[in-house]
Amino acid sequence: MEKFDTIIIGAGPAGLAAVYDLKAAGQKVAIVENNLWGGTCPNRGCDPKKVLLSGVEARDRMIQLQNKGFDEVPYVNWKQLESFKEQFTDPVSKSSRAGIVKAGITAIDGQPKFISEDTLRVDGQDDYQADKFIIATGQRPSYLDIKGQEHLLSSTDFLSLKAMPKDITIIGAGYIAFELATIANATGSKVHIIHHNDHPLKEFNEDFVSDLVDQLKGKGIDFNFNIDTKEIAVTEDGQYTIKADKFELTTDLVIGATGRIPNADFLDLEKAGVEYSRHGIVVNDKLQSTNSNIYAIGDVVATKQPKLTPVGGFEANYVSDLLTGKTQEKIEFPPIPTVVYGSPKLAKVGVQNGSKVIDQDVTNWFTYSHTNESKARIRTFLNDNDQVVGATVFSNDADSMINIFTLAIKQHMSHQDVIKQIFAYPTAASDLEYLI
Ligand SMILES: Cc1cc2nc3c(=O)[nH]c(=O)nc-3n(C[C@H](O)[C@H](O)[C@H](O)COP(=O)(O)OP(=O)(O)OC[C@H]3O[C@@H](n4cnc5c(N)ncnc54)[C@H](O)[C@@H]3O)c2cc1C
Ligand SMILES: NC(=O)c1ccc[n+]([C@@H]2O[C@H](COP(=O)([O-])OP(=O)(O)OC[C@H]3O[C@@H](n4cnc5c(N)ncnc54)[C@H](O)[C@@H]3O)[C@@H](O)[C@H]2O)c1
Repeated sequence: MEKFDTIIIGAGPAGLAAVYDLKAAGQKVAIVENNLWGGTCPNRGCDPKKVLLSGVEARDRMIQLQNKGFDEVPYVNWKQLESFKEQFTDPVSKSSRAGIVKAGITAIDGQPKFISEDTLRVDGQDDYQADKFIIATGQRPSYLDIKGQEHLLSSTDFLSLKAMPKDITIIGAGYIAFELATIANATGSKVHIIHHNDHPLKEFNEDFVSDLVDQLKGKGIDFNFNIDTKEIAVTEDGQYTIKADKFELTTDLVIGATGRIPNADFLDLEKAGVEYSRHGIVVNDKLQSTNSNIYAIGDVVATKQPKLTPVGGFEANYVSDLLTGKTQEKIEFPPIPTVVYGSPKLAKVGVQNGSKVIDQDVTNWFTYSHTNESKARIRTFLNDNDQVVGATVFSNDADSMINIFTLAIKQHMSHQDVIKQIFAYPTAASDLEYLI
């Protein structure tokens, strides 16, 4: 039986970051993948979504400049945009695996299961032993437990639709629902969002979410709040009727976006003494599971940090440092920015309270008015020393702006620190001195 220093399970952004780090540190490592190499983010998550969003953004810029340089504004041609997306997604798995092999890392395809605390059996036949394991198996879509559940498609299905239906419904109102709704709407589809309560995007400030909802309603997206879906039935002409108390909606396609569940099952973790809950693998502040030789990183971990690609990468670097003796400290996360990639975008970082709150409608500032954005808003939170500790940004370029705030928070910057910097003008960053 082949023996390794460390075996990583799951070749997504987190697992790949860890395996490359450990190999570079001189370890004998292997990585096991049971599906597409590269994982969720480049195959069926962040990257394809962002490629599709590029078409939406181009259209929305034209809408903003309609009769100010543009007459007609076309809908996004889904077929063309989708095939542009495939240029990015199609090569990912093969090239990701090839990179692993080229680096001298053992790449194992198949379904691994622990048969003891230090041995994995892949596809019921090949056994691999290691001193340490890192579980990085991510999450998969969860499906509502309702009658007609089998008619629900997932975000993965949406991102690969060959044709966009005329009428599409998304159940849920988290990141995925807002992002997919924005994309479908730009193709000319009628989009409905159905949500079981009236708190969409619940981690964001309510009034900013309300601004985003208003913008999307203005584009024609239909929001249905406080609707607890009970059933999805197929109609005679092949459509779907979504049923709830005193509510029915018939649509061409239904996407479920009601959260994701950790891939902690299927690994026979109990045979390795690793505990997990419905939130994921239970870890301590060194990302060590209930078996001290088995670590977990990325989306599969049951921690309060947002489940995002850069968070998985950060955890991978940390565990690699731990396993190669570069640190013994517990993990400390820097401020983590999160973005809802709509059009406009909604982003936040840091704490959402402070002794001083600066809340500004920046719609008429040159940065936003020169492209005729319909609404832009920035709220910053300062501590007792006037240092920025948090921000929420709502604008077309909120994703770039939130990274600037992330650095400013990390550097404990106050207004006095900002005015000592020179930023290119006119850019969103050059407004910073009026925001902190
Ligand atoms: C539609 C969508 C959009 C997103 N957009 C963003 C975004 O814009 N920005 C952002 O930061 N994050 C985004 N995310 C989240 C991001 O994709 C994840 O946080 C990230 O991929 C997590 O990395 P990971 O390596 O932990 O897990 P994954 O990327 O899920 O990789 C886990 C890997 O493990 C494999 N695996 C699972 N079970 C097993 C098993 N039993 N044995 C072997 N292998 C297994 C899987 O096949 C997969 O390849 C998005 C997610 C989705 C679904
Ligand atoms: N831009 C990004 O960074 C990005 C984009 C997409 C996904 N992600 C990651 O993927 C995760 C999963 O995304 P998601 O949108 O599926 O999950 P989510 O947790 O963000 O949202 C799920 C939504 O479904 C709702 N919901 C739950 N049960 C419901 C029901 N019965 N009926 C209607 N609504 C119901 C929840 O209240 C919530 O609003 C995110 O939390 C994030 O970690 C990140």
